[in-house]
Amino acid sequence: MFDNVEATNIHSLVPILGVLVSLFVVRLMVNNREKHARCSLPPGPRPFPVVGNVMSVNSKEPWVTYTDWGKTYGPLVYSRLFNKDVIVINSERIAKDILDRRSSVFSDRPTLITMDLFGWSWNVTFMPYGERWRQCRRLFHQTFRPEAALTYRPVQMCKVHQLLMNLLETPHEYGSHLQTMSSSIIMAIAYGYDTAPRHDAFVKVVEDALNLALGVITPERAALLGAFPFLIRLPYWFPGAGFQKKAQESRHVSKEQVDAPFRHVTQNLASNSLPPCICSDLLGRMKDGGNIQRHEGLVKDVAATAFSAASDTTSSAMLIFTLAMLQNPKVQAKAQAEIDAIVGRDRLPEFSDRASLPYIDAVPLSPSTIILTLQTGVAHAATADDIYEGYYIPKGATVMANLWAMSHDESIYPDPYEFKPERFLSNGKLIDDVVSYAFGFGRRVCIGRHVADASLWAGITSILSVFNIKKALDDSGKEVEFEVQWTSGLTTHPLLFPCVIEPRDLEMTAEGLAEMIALHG
Ligand code: HEM
Repeated sequence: MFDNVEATNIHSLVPILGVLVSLFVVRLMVNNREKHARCSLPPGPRPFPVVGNVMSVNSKEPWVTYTDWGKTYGPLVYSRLFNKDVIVINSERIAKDILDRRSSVFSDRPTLITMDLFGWSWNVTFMPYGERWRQCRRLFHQTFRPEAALTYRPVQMCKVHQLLMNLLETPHEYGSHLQTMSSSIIMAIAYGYDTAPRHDAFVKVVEDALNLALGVITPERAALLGAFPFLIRLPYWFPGAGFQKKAQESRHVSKEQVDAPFRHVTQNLASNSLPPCICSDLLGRMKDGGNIQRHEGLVKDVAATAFSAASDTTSSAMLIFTLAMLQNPKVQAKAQAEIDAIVGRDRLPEFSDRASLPYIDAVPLSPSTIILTLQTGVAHAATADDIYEGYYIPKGATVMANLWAMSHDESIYPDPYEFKPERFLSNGKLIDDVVSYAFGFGRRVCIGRHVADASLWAGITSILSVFNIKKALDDSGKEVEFEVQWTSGLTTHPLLFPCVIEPRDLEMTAEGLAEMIALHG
């Protein structure tokens, strides 16, 4: 009976509640409209009908266009790519204000039609800000937080030592060796899988997947298909629809990228032969009574995301480092002198040397590009309308932090194009500015930054302790000059360039290096 009374009362309240809610919503809308009528969008280039500003964006190096816009319109720029509002942030201060301090509004990712099309929806990096992302991020945190990252150091050093051996034996294959180093570190950490020293089959699957997708999963590249989605229904033979074939191939390889290493995990778990790794750790944390399939699905996505996020960024940064050393022999010599003074020439560097090697720590920060392999970061998106310093940022807008502009800001880094590690040192110590923005902002900040930082440190210090990186010479003994070509897409790195990587001790043999490595135990 009481149930009936309550039900009756509640029903009689429905119309009143309905009116109140409607009034509230209308008031909110009026408020918003009034607020926005007083605020304008940030300044920016005048958009053309339909296409917006897409024609003025340098599709290979969008960050250059965004930096130029910053010089004309200021650090916060509004633009439109077809039907998509795009806000570009060219200043670190504003990026921190918006993406760090207002992270409850700016933690989403833009929906990129190429993500589904190329079979990448499993990737946590590009997931919408929702429940599945939160669950994955929690799993990431358990395995990539600073204390957990310390436990991977032996694996990292071991793979770096393999890199030294590879460089000694076939230095001209340096690009492939740097890729192997970065892939094998994350393969071991994520899947407990020990890659072959060269040309590993699993690594190839994942690299193929990355090569097919990285160029197209950016807001600029996805804009056209997003505005005219019927294009994705065109058959691949239709003029201009050649991307369909690439997309089909990518969907296939991307599935294999997620499934193949995980098969290795389940098979080896079953035979108790899997070394400790993220997958074994996270699968072991499965709570009694939980949904096993669901939990496995999350772990699989997390591990595959870790690989895709770690492999290309780390190897790109190592390639940029190699180029920077070739172009800046004085910096190279100074860094080597620091290593010689602290580590000496009879052993290889260890993580415990790090605190005594501040110049080395400043090297990856110096050209402000070594760790900036993602020049425009990974785009965020706004989940609500917002106003920043009087400017209106519409709900759904893509928000891009132009890391390249931040790192070349002359008011912070005078002569930004000069390679000067010293600018990050004061009285022989590293200053506070460690270019943390290279790893992004807010709730979406790079979860692997502690692991990335350690891999780069170990790779850079070890290479410098054993090798000289020099310009190649032609037959007449003259240095080979070359123009650096860069890849474009989500991550960037130089295409392979002529260079000589030779041991500092010209007498060094593989046996000698193996002995030094063995000293590490
Ligand atoms: C040189 C190396 C690296 C650089 C420069 C880098 C940089 C970045 C940047 C700029 C972002 C976007 C942050 C944002 O949205 O504001 C990001 C996201 C991410 N990074 Fe890294 N990263 C590196 C290495 C790694 C490694 C080794 C891992 C290993 C797990 C990793 C995992 C991730 C993940 C999972 C995300 C997505 C986070 C999310 O959306 O919640 N990264 N990284």
